[in-house]
Amino acid sequence: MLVQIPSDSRKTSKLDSNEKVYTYEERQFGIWKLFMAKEASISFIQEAGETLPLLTKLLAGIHSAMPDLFLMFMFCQLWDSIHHVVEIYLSSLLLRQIEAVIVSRDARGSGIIFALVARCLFVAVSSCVQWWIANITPIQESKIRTYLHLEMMQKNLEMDMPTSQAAGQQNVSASELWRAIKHILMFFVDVISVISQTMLLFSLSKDAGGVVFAGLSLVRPLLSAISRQGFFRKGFLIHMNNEDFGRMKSLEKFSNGTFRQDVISYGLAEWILKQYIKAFNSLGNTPIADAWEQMGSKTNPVRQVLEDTLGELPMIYCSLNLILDPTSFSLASIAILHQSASRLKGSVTKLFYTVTRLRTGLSTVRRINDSKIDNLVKDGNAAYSPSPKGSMLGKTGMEFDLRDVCFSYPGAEKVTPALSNVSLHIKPGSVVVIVGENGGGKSTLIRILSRIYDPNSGDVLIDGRPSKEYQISDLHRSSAILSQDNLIYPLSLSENIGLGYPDAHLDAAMIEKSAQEGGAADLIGKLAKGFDTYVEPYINVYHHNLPGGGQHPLAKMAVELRKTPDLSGGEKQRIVAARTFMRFKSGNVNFVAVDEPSAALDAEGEYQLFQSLLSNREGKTMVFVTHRFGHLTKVADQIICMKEGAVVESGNHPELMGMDGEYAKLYNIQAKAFQ
Ligand SMILES: Nc1ncnc2c1ncn2[C@@H]1O[C@H](COP(=O)(O)OP(=O)(O)OP(=O)(O)O)[C@@H](O)[C@H]1O
Repeated sequence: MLVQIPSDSRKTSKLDSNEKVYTYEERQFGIWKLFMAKEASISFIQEAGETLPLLTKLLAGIHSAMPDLFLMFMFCQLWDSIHHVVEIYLSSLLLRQIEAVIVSRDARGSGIIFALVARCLFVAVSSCVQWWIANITPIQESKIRTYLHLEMMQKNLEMDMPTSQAAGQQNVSASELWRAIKHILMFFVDVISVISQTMLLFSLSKDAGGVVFAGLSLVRPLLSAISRQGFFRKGFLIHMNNEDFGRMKSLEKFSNGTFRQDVISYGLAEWILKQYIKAFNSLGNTPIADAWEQMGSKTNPVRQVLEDTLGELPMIYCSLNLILDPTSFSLASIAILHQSASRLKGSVTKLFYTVTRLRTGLSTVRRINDSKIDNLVKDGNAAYSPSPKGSMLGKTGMEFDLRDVCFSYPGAEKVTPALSNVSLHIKPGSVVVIVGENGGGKSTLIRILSRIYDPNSGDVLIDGRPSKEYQISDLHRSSAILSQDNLIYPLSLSENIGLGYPDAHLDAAMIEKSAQEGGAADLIGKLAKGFDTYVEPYINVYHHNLPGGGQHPLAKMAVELRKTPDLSGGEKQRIVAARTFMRFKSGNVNFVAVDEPSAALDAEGEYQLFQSLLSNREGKTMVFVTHRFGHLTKVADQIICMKEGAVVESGNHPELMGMDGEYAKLYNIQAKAFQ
């Protein structure tokens, strides 16, 4: 079936004017639907040309970082490509000497010893080199992979929020890149291997009965490889479109721990199994094997028979020649040619298989974001200091002026903006509470104030100056954000708290004090390793086939090794809060954004957290986002009520209650709950 689709209709109008029409073909393989582009996306030559500079730069980088290792790595690749040829050559040498002895029935003066020694020596050397390669390869691989990880991490860590969310900005991962490099090199290894084996086959067949034999040996592998290649040159999309299989996969999820409580309390087990069997029966005989596997197995039977028959051509040629002229081939030549031809056949097939991998590798390398990351939030030149002299004395907190600010998230699906025409003034040193319905834009406003994002239009002024003019690092150093989005880092608790103020992350006394202020001291005290506890450590433990079920000491050890401290949501939130108090200790913070950090906290924990934050308010502007605003509204200098991305009301508590609008409605709903 051939379908015509217009190119992306969301492209700019300029592109719309000369809109290109793409065509694609649909095919079904079992549960997989394949859409194959009719037009080739990019030619191999063009792709290789575009990739070469990037690949050269990448390999040059690896070479300059670890020259010895790189040379060894390249030697290993070269060895891999030629050692088979030498092996075949020495085997043929020995075979000829053996045949000469058999024919003449005289071993004197023959080169059989020389050929035998040469072959044995090579086997011994080859074995040593293979042993060395097997030992050196894990070291080479891990060093090169780590180098690539470091390179990619550096790029990814530089990226700001909107840039990382924008389509096409994500860099290739180090693992993808390593796989791509291996596939590209593997292709060259295979090319060298095929060229050297072909040359050997032609040279051997010259003495033994003509190059026709060598040529015929290549017919089958070339034909079968070429006939399977076309598919991968085109762009394609594959997706699973079988509803029954999809339902089976969804039902399978109930058997892991995630839904255990619901499965037990709602008694779902029987229903899940019945539904699974129903979906399985409905799936019938539809194959579920891997899409690639199914595509590979669906070759044309006529073509298959033709290819297999062509594979016999060299032997047909040999036999006919022998019938016509019994001296045209000796037994040894037939054995030598047969051995080298079948080796070559394998190598050619492998080479064409690696072409597919090569193309995947090339397109991965082409995706490398080689240029310096061009962040969407642009850095300014002006230094920002909490107070004119950089000291906290006389510090008053950040002042904000927002004028007609509009903002939509990069790549957001919603057509309505997250913020529309927001204008407001936040006085330095004030306590501001932002309230409003879900999705009203409260968190987004916090992100704009703290310059995680820049607005699409409108102005944000900080201390009377456009925020874009300041150096971003200065602004971020002067801000502390405590939100539900803050995560526990996969590091020790001490580092989790200490990194609020990286310069002092080893200051145990400061970390302990921050833990107390954040309400985390008690829970840390109860952990066996205290501040050295890793909450979300990287654990990788395997065990296999141990006798005695779970009673084997190694099985018990595996259980111990997999143990992680189980902290509740509220306990994690306290650690994150402690990190914020640590940040205060840098003395640089004059803007604090608190975005619903209390949802996971109990009532007392929430009250204490707000009290601790407010007791640190001196010299800081504090903006709170909360749905439970009972205690805060009393101390708030300003309350901002948001709805659908706009500020609908602003003022203090009595003023807003007097308006009897959105804020009064929200407040009364909460008050009623306590009546
Ligand atoms: N990272 C994001 N990417 C795309 N859209 C987002 C993102 N974060 C929020 N939005 C959208 O922006 C709008 C405002 O969301 P925001 O989180 O600011 O609301 P909120 O008032 O804080 O909501 P809540 O009270 O539920 O936390 C919503 O429509 C939301 O779907």
